[in-house]
Amino acid sequence: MAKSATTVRTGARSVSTARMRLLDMVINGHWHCIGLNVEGTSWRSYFKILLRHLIQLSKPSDAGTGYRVRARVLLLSLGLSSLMAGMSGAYGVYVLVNKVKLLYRHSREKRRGNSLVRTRSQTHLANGARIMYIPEDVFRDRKEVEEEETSERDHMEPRKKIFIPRKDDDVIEHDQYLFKNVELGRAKHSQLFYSKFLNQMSVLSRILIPSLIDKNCILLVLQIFFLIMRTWLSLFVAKLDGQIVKDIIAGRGRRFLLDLACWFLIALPASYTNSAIKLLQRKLGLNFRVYLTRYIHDMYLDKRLAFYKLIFDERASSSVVKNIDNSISNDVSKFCDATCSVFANIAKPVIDLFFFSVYLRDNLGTLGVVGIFINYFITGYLLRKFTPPLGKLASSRSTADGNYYNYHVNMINNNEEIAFYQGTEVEKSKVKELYDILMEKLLAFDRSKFNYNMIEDYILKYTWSGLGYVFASIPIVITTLSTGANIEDANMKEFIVNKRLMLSLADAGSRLMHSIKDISQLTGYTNRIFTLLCALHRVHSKSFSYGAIESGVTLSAEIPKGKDIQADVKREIIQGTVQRNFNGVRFENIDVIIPSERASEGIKLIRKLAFQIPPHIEPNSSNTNSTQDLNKMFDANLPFFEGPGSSLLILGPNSCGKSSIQRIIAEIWPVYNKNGLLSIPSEGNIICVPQKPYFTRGGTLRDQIIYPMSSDEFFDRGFKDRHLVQILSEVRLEYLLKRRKGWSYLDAVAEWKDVLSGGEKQRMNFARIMFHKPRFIVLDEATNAISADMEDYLFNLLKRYRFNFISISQRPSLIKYHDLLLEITDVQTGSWQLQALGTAEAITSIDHEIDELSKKMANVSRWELEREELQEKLAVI
Ligand SMILES: Nc1ncnc2c1ncn2[C@@H]1O[C@H](COP(=O)(O)OP(=O)(O)OP(=O)(O)O)[C@@H](O)[C@H]1O
Repeated sequence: MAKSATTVRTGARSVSTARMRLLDMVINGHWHCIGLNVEGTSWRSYFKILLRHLIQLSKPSDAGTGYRVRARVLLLSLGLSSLMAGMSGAYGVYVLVNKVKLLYRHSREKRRGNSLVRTRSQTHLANGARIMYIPEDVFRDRKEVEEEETSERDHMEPRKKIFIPRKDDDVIEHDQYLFKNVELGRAKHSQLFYSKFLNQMSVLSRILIPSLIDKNCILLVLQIFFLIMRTWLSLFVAKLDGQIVKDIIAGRGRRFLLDLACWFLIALPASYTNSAIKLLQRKLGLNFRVYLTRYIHDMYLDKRLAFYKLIFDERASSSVVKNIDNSISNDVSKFCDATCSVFANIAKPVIDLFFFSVYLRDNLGTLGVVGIFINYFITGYLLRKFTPPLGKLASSRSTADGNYYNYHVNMINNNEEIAFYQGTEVEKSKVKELYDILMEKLLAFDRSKFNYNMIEDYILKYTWSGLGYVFASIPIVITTLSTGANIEDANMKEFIVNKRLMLSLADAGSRLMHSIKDISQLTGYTNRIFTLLCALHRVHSKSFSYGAIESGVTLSAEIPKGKDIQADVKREIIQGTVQRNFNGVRFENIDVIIPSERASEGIKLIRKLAFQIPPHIEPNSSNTNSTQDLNKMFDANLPFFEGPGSSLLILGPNSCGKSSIQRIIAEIWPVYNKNGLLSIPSEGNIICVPQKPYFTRGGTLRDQIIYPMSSDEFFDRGFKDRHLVQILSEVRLEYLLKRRKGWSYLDAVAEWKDVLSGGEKQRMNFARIMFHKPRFIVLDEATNAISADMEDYLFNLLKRYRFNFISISQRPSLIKYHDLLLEITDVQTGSWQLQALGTAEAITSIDHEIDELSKKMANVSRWELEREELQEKLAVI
């Protein structure tokens, strides 16, 4: 018992002794490191006293250099550490609040019993902006997501909210002229120093950094701040380095330990700064990409249909426009990354050069610094001379990459057709050829860099460090020679500091030289993005001329000084008139012309076309509001629309221009001739069904039926799946739902283009019509894959619901479903004939056709005889 009590006492004594020692060490450490006596100071006042003392010490006049450096290092580390701690704390609180909010919402929904909630992908705001919701768990693979897709899981899944600002049409209209000016090189004559790259970059920078208070501008300023900080820290590190070596040489153990502690402390903000620079560069690159891609999407995907019209642009054959998918995805990302890295690669060394040379000037003298810069200029000149045309090479590599990728996409899209034709060999040789070209370009790129890399390495790595030693030793040699004394430890410190700074300076210089190569590469990407944006601006413009070239003046041509090109080029090319919101479809004197560079002088398919449906339009009934009346919608006994409904059949041989009439109605082809007048209904009142059925990729069956409506809108507007089921049974496609899980088949995702048969695809088009119920429909060969009885049923369906429809076909058998017939009679002259069916003329025309067929039938017995003779001859052989 007594023994154990003694042990406890001894233990307590040894703990208190250890505490005393530790306290002593802390107090001594403060005294030796920064000359502060903290004996008897309470914890509460400790930080105040320490801070005041450090600030006092870091002022230039109040302390010795050793104390000053340490005080500054400590202050900086303290500042940055508290900044980091504050930021991490704030982030922690933010995450916690979000988690609590999510849990609260979830439990509230559970209490209400809403276990199945349909999640929306986006919300449209009244001002045109959108909010998108993206699952944050995007990194899980698809299968995993599908497995976990229970309603509860869906509900709990964190979603990121992304705000997409409203498209600003004014900015796009304004930018159009900026792009045009730079493309035509108009600044050439007004600028003293003209650089195509800088001009292109200055226009593009308006998209990347739209204003001074934009977040990208703030990120850029932050990046510059951290870059300066990094350089400043490097200076500290260089000085500490020298100090430590001096301590070692002089054998001062305690000072050495103190300086080493400072070294570890400074490492904290230094590593934070380096990571922050990298993060900011990456973030800035991604933000640039977001801005640029949104800008492109705003023009590429809007009501002016630039994505279609691009095929008519004067630069349609350029690799940038031809592989626009590759340009929008790959080139944009490469351009943004290259821009950010070039900026960092230039800004970093420039800041380093500035700071280090100011410091070195004190140590090496002006002559030394001038020597270093002369060395830089000579190196820069040499490297520039040996730089291969990397911009051009990068651009051609990108083209080859796009071609190879696109060919694969094309093969995937047409795999069934290729399989039927057994076209594997041809496809393989084509893919191989494109792959070889790509490899050749990649090799050419690397080969061209070989010589350059060799010269660069020799100069930057070896010559520069050699010269560094020479310059770093100059002050020591001069001092030793002038004083005759050699103070080893002081010289060593000076040499180490100078050497470190010289090496950092050399590193900065070499990075600056490396960036010559990066700039050259960036020019290639900038040129590609600029070409893409110019093409988009041209096509998106209201006055897009469909690639027309006016009397020998091309856009790329050199413009003579002082000449007003606007006056030269600007003569109205598309002179026809379009009247919208018309209660019908009407062509008046329209020449159907294939858009080309010859504009109205191009190939005329049909001349002075004129027709109208319905044949009689009330003069004051132009304002049509046909959109859906939900009460009538699914009552099979009620027609959708008032009035009888009218129909027109456009008949004619292949390639006479029937589909082109539809293109003019859809306004994707222009009306060139001045007296041509096109009158069409408002947007929601007409649907054009193309010859080739279209199905969205990766969509549900519901998405296919309601196209071009989105499923978000479908549910927002209160439509129900039972409406779709009713529509499917109207077009005799209800059996699809019986294949799997009944109605939930509407949620099934598949490649519908491959899953549905030809006839099913065409019936799906009719389902779309029944869903959208437009007042007017244009059908291009919409029933040529459907059996005769089903065709009869579908046309009668259209008639029962009193749609007005225009059908384009080559089969006279459709005449019976139409009231009017427009026949393209002569392909050569583009002449046509319009007649009301059921009239004497129409009957005569049908009689003519019957006569023709009867004449052919008369020959049948003769052809049969000939066939028998041939078979007999074959049997003998
Ligand atoms: N984008 C285009 N560029 C050049 N020529 C085109 C373009 N689109 C169509 N054409 C040409 O216009 C002509 C008429 O084409 P259109 O598609 O109108 O014919 P169609 O009468 O509908 O023929 P079919 O009955 O075979 O469908 C064709 O000779 C076609 O090659």
